[in-house]
Amino acid sequence: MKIILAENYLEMSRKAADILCAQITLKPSSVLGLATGSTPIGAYQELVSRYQENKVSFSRIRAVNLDEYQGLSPDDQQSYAYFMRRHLFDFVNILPENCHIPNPQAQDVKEECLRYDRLIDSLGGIDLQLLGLGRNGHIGFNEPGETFMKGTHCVALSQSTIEANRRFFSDKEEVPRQALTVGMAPIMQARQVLLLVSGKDKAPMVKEAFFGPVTPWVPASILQLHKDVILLGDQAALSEI
Ligand SMILES: N[C@@H]1[C@@H](O)[C@H](O)[C@@H](COP(=O)(O)O)O[C@@H]1O
Repeated sequence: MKIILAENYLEMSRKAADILCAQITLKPSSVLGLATGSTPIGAYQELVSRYQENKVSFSRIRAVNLDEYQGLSPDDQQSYAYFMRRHLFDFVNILPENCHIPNPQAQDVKEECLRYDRLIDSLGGIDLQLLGLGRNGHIGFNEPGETFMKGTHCVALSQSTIEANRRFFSDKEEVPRQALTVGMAPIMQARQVLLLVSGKDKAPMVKEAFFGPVTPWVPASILQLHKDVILLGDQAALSEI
């Protein structure tokens, strides 16, 4: 694992954009695994600026998002589909048909999960997977549990995740209780993983996930077994390691 220390959120976001842009330059048709949450927003802003300055093009990029809340339509302002449009896709030249996200409105959820796994396979897997870190150690929406889940699945969100994500909703009751998420297989098979962490409240989990035992009770700990992981964080988030 490579650890990159950034002074603050802005520097972390710039360094993340550097890594993403280097990947796109190396392979303009890269498959990027993309994440939501507040942590990557700065990196997406940087990517938009660099696109506007003609420093990077997304014309051949394929984007595969990690997860989506169950039951929300893509036009719902709380959906991750909407988040990706608002923070990145609407402002760069990525083709809409190259932006993928699990469909939480599919009639047959099992079939949708299989479709998403087949889709990632058909794209040749993920070149660079961007990740955030949940306060309980989740990645995507792979919540703590007895086993690591391999494929895309429907997950019941834990109480701590519902609490953590309620800040994005006007009422706690509005936070969806379920989500569709990719499993660990495409993340572990990604050629490179870039995990971003910012803020003091992530510091204990960074320590547990990367320096504690590998256990499904701390889903991100599986990344200790990945051959090419970059942990990029600001000083506060990396303060306990
Ligand atoms: N499903 C997302 C995760 O992909 C994200 O990493 C996590 C952390 O979010 P934040 O970056 O806002 O702390 O939140 C959500 O639950």
